[in-house]
Amino acid sequence: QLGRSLLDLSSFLPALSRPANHSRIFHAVMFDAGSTGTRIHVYTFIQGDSEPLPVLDNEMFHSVKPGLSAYADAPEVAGHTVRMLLKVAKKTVPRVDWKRTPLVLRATAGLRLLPAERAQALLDQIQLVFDESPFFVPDDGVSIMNGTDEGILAWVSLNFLTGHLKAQSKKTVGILDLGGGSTQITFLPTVRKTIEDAPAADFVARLDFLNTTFELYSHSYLGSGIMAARLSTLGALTTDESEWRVFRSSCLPGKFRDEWSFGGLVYRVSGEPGGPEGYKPCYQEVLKAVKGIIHQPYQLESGGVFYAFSYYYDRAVDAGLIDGLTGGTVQVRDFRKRAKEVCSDMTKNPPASPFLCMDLTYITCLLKDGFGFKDSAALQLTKKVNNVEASWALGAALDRFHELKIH
Ligand SMILES: O=c1ccn([C@@H]2O[C@H](COP(=O)(O)OP(=O)(O)O)[C@@H](O)[C@H]2O)c(=O)[nH]1
Repeated sequence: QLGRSLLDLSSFLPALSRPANHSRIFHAVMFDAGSTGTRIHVYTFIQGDSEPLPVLDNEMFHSVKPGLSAYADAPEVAGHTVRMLLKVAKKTVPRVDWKRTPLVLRATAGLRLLPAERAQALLDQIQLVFDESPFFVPDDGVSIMNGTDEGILAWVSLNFLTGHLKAQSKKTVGILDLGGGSTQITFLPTVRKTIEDAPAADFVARLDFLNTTFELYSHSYLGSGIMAARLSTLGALTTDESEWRVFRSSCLPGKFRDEWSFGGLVYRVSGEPGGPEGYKPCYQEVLKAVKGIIHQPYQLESGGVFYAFSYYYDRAVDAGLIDGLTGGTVQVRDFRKRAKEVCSDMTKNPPASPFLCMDLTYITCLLKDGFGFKDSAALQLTKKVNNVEASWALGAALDRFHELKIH
């Protein structure tokens, strides 16, 4: 399987992009249409003759907010967003290579949460923009990715970037991805019971890659991303009263009152004036978004560490737990301690974002009561590895050339 796809690839690449040593340079353009933003990744790979995996030479990355679902009523604006981002690809990929450089867009939770016909209208618009571009658009170029693939491909990305996919490497790392609409956990269990105890559907996936089959514990929770969790905490997830109601929470500063939008809808939100405020009542509120929803793996062990990125990273930066450029290791108890501090005197000491108490409390609750991490569990908070974004997008680009089989 692997041998064949490499063969296909070499006949597909032009003589022009073959330097004297016969290593081949190729590119892949991957769009991540997330619930809170759209991002373009332009990867440049170098494929050696004797190595099964290419070397990632460079990534160009650009992102815009909000996500495409904010334009559900105006799909042409979504198309325009993608057209603007495509300029990055044109600048990065040499003109002679445009025709053979694949252009792919995968949408995640934002579009999964929209009614099917509204999501399709957005995808149709993007397909038009892709079709008029000078790049190579594969048949399945524009689609909504399923949650399992999202988790597995992020696992492939992080293990590729940290050098754990090499044949001699016995260890792998687990991943924790917290998006706006969904959250993913994926790791290679070392104890058989973790696989046996997992719920029957959608928690175990097999990945065939480089002559190995990895049996992974992996799940994507739709509606448990940080923004969707704000909605559940506020009681605004399943209501049709969102137009006029004010949604209150003890996780927000008592006197705070504002409008907040997610997925194209606007919500009026406020604290509990004169009511309870702070970590304890807030924890009880966010628990509603976790209890009975998140499955605890039998053993949270991947033989290595867990890499946590996306909103885990952003909120750890906002909370001052890590440096915004370098990231670092944080224990679950650090999130809890900071959540308590931020929530304790929001009125006297307003946090930079009114939602910081809610978000940090949710992250603490998700890690502890949700996945069952111990207080002392250490997470490797990461935005980039060797200057490359920690995201499923790289795994999805590798998938195009190596036909990883996920089943
Ligand atoms: O290449 C990327 C892709 C995403 N993100 C972060 O991941 C989160 C976005 O999640 P998204 O909106 O994609 O949510 P989803 O739709 O997956 O639930 C935000 O913190 C982004 O800053 C990032 O840092 N780099």
